[in-house]
Formats: sequence, C-alpha cells, structure tokens
Amino acid sequence: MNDLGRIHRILDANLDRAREGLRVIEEWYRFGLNQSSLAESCKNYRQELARWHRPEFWAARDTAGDVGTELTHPQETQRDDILSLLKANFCRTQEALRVLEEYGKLVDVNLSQAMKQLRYQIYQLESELFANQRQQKLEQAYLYLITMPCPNLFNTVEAALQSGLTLVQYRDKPQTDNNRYEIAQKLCTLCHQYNALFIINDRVDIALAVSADGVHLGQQDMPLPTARKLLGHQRIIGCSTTNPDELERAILGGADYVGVGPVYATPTKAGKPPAGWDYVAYVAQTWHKPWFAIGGIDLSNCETVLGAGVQRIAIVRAIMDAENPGATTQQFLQQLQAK
Ligand SMILES: Cc1ncc(COP(=O)(O)OP(=O)(O)O)c(N)n1
Ligand SMILES: Cc1ncsc1CCOP(=O)(O)O
Ligand SMILES: [Mg+2]
Repeated sequence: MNDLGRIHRILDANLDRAREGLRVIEEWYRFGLNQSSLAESCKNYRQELARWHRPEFWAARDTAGDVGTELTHPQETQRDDILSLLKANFCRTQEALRVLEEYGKLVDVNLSQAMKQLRYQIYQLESELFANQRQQKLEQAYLYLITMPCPNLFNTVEAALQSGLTLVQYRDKPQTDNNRYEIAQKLCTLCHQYNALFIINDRVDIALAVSADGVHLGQQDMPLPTARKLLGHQRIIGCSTTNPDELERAILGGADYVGVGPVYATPTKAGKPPAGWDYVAYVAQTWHKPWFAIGGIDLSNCETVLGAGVQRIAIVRAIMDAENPGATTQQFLQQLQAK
C-alpha cells in the first residue's frame, strides 16, 4: 500500500469512528431525553459523514491488519454514569473529526474544511447537552440538601442520595482550602455516581477545580455577573435572596435558581432574621425558575411551609443531623410529592 492508500485507511477509520460516537450520543437524545430535534441534528451529522465516505476510503480498509484493534484503555470498558459515557463519545467524535481535518488536507481540502466545521458544530452540541442536562435536573429537584461539617459526612450524603435526593450543596465554612478541595472532589464524584447535581457554596474556584455543576452565591459572595463569566452558561448559579431588590438583581444577573429565606430563624445561619412570608409569596408570583425555601425547615413544619406556596425546600440540619438521614430524606420527598 502506498502513502495515499495509508491516508485513505486513516480517513476510512475516522469517518467510522466519528459516526459511531455520534450514534451513541443520538440514542441518548432520542430514547433518554426524548429530544427529537437534537437527535435529528446527530442524524444529519452522521449522514454528512456518510456522504464524505468515498469508495477509495472503503477500499483501503484492512481490519485484519489493524494493529490498534487490541488496544483498549481500562477506562473504556467501564463508565461511571451516563454523563461520562456521553463525554467520552463526544471526545471520540471530536478527535476523529480532528484527524479527518488534518489528513484530509493531504487529499481534499473541501473534506478537511467540512470536518473542521463539523467539529465546531459538535462542540456546540456538547455545550448545549450539558447545559440542558443540568437545567433539566434542576427543574426536577424539589429537595436540596446543604451539607454541614460532620464526622460521617460522606455516609450521610450517600444515604440521602440512595433515598432519591438529586441536588446537593457542599457548604463548609471553617475549612482549609486543601481539605475543602479534597472533600469537594469526593462529594462531586459521589453525587455524580447517583446522577445528582453537585453545587459548591461560595467558591467559584473550587467549583471549577472539581468540575461541580455549579455554585451558590450569597449577597457577600462573588458578584453574579463575574461568576457567570468564569463559569459560563453550562453551569448552574444559584443566589440567596431575602427581599425583592435582591431577587431583581438575581433575575437580571441570570441566576438559575434562588434560595428564599430564612423562612424560620435558624442556628445554622445565626443572626440572620427571617425574610418573612410576604417575601415568600412575592417570589412565588414573580420568579418562574426554581426557588427553594430555606431556614429552619424540618419534618414537623414542612407541611406548613408547603402550604404557603412553597414547592421546593433546602435543608441542612434536619437531614445532616438526623438519626436516619436516608429515612428522613424519603419522608421529605414524600411530603413534597404529595403537594
Ligand atoms: C439554597 C441556598 N440558599 C441560601 C444559602 C445561603 O447563602 P449565603 O447567604 O451566601 O450564606 P452561606 O450559606 O454562605 O452562609 C445557601 N447556601 N443555599
Ligand atoms: C445557609 C442558610 N441560609 C439561609 S438559612 C440557612 C441555613 C439553613 O439551615 P437549616 O436547614 O439547618 O435551618
Ligand atoms: Mg455564601
């Protein structure tokens, strides 16, 4: 085989690779998310790749003589969750397109240009998927667990995740940065194993460092527009609010959700006065994205809170301090579902 034949062989393998990666992604859009327009985009990209697959590329195929068929990285045989599976297939597709773009330059400049364009389109698709995926999960979350430092932090969070919790915030004020980073990393992995969103309190840098799903910012934390610049639109930003002015700033800044409270005075946020039920009612009328009532909520007053127009709640002590955090999580979820 001459060099041209070898290049055709590379193009053949990578056209297949890109199509396979896209097919895996397409199936999730179609059957996992019921998103027909995104599934359709994948199908169109696959068809475009098929149009570039010329007979001379097929003719150069030599599967039996491919020295790479035996090379499998251990990470390829197992994936932790659906997101890592999708990420791996986006990566596979983009790499194949990059190879096609480079080797295509030696054969057909139009093919090379088309592959470059397609690669950008796939990047866009990936960004949309991950942004979308997070927003959808947020929409579906009615119970938000906020952690507090405790000796059995991981077991407590895992028990809640096992009971169906899908949204966790890591809040750990008196902590050194290196410990905070390590704990955040472990919690992030744990939450993603259970397909739950993982948010970091206060710290945009830690959120970026551990690839968390987002950050929660209070009025004393980094300004929302700055955090948005750093985190981009793929990640979630939540804001604490206690009055209509703060809510307006959150709306203008493009917050994805807001915390509303404290609805009751709480030792977890000692000294912060309750925001008042009028403000709760105001948010219910004004804000159309997810919002979570927070502060002093437990199983004994949850029904009263839900009776005041609240649909979502954020909890620290009532779960973190519970004798049986899994059972308590279940009881909160049952009360929320009954509404
Ligand atoms: C969901 C949610 N709502 C409110 C807060 C409080 O944030 P903040 O006012 O910044 O106070 P700290 O939690 O940082 O003490 C929150 N963390 N989460
Ligand atoms: C962080 C925060 N912000 C307003 S109230 C609160 C703490 C809520 O904690 P708890 O659920 O233990 O009352
Ligand atoms: Mg804060």
